[in-house]
Amino acid sequence: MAYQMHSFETASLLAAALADRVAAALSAAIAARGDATLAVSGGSTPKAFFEALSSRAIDWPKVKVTLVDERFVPEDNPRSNHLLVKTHLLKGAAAMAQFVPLYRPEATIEDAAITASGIVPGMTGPFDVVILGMGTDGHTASFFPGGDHLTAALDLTLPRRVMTMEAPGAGEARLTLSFSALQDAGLLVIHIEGAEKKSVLEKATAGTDEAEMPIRAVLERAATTPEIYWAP
Ligand SMILES: O=C(O)[C@H](O)[C@@H](O)[C@H](O)[C@H](O)COP(=O)(O)O
Repeated sequence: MAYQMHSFETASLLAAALADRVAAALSAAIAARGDATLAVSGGSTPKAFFEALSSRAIDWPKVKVTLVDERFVPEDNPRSNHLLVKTHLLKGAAAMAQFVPLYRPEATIEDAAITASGIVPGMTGPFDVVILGMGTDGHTASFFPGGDHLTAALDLTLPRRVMTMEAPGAGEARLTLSFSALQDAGLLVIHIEGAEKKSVLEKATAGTDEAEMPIRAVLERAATTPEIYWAP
């Protein structure tokens, strides 16, 4: 398992350092290409990081932001990751970023996945920055143990795409970017906090079964060496 570990004394120190790191990566992409792409995860962990990043001096109108995954609910639903990002990241200067949601009110979630695959950034080439979280079951993105499309999601012979996922631990049906769309990001971060998740990470690094702990695919097979940002 190859990864780079960054440990911080507090969550707020981590948030500031990760915001600086991501801001530098996005600004470098803008300087090189004229634009930048960022995919972020939802859940509860990233809030302080989002708040810190929202205040960084980046040429935000040139940044395309999307989600690593989304619960299949409208953006006014409290479970929506779009709502989370709109509340904590897309404000202040960052409100000028170009946000592309995964959820759309199509007839079926499969239709929504097809539509999203045609318009979200990162479908024709690597993201500049991907921020992943991890659940205590070892899932990341919506790559959940027992997921109905988990094998395909982790299959690097399949194209970059948005796909559907249903799993016992996922709650709502999910839309998720495929591993092929995430694993070659310029900067690939796993952001986790707390003692429990550190021990989950240690369990993940002690084994190889990706179906049991899908985070192992990122730790073992990503083209980009993942950088783990952890605070107690
Ligand atoms: O939609 C989601 O829930 C996320 O994208 C998911 O993959 C998240 O990163 C982990 O579940 C960790 O969530 P917490 O930060 O809430 O522990």
